[in-house]
Amino acid sequence: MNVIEINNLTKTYGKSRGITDVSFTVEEGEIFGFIGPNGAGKSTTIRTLLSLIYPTSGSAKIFGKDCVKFSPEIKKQIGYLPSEVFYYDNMKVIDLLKYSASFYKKDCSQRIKELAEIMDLDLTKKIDDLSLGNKKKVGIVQGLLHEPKLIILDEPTSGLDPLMQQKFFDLLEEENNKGATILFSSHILSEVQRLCDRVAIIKEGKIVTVEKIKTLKENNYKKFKIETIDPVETSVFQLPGVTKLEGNGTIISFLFKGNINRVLKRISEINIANLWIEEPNLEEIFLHYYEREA
Ligand SMILES: Nc1ncnc2c1ncn2[C@@H]1O[C@H](COP(=O)(O)OP(=O)(O)OP(=O)(O)O)[C@@H](O)[C@H]1O
Repeated sequence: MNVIEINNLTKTYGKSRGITDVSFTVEEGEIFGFIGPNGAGKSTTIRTLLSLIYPTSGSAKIFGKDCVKFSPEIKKQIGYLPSEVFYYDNMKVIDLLKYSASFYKKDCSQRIKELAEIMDLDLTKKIDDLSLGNKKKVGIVQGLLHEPKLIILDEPTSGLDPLMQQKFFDLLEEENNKGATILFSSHILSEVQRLCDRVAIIKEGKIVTVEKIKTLKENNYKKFKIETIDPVETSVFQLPGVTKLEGNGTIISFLFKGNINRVLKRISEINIANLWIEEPNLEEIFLHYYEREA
């Protein structure tokens, strides 16, 4: 079942572009990454899904229901962590969280305690006295206290130190194991790569690709580095599919996309000392998509 279904969603802000013709689906139980640089349209897409802003054209469904028409009903099942959190500074953390919990028809007090303990958050403090990272933690607890079926996170880790990021990721994985679907927007590729099953890449308001992270890596180019016993002319590896060919005598490196046997055949004709074949990381793939589309 699709928990999120976005169909040709377009949002313009007056004359300026927000997003254009965005379509993708997120299946139940997935951790789905949404990546793109600043200004690409991630927040616009998310805010439209939550009916905080309305689409210029196109539509989206959450849990099979139109996200504008059924917004109040849908929102009860969603945990949302916005990219920037703003609070009434005078309130105590616990009072704010109790207030947030009052929107849901269930007792969330035990879960608030558990989450605060995991995230090392002092519930008795005034919001005013909290650091930026601790304010972010309040947002995390606020987003998860009602055990939502769908968790939508917009750049969630900014302000968190590495230890807290780790705890937060563990928490998300736990929620996912319990059945929650997660939409995770970020421009930090390593965290998307670590956490997500599939990813949509957005650039200048348009979806560039939607793919499994595993497939993205497998179907991409491979990085070759070859150490030879005797110096070899780099031109030996001037084959179709080879790019970024570099060499200095006994070390040759290049990128290759295509039938790998072609390269291996050429390698077998040479006396080699060592060989490394690596898959590109997500960052390299991402740049590759951007260069290709440019
Ligand atoms: N309220 C607004 N009024 C006018 N233009 C806007 C508004 N909000 C966003 N935009 C524009 O829409 C485009 C997409 O912005 P959006 O905030 O969705 O991107 P993003 O991918 O979330 O980036 P970031 O990571 O910087 O938040 C940008 O060109 C931005 O300038």
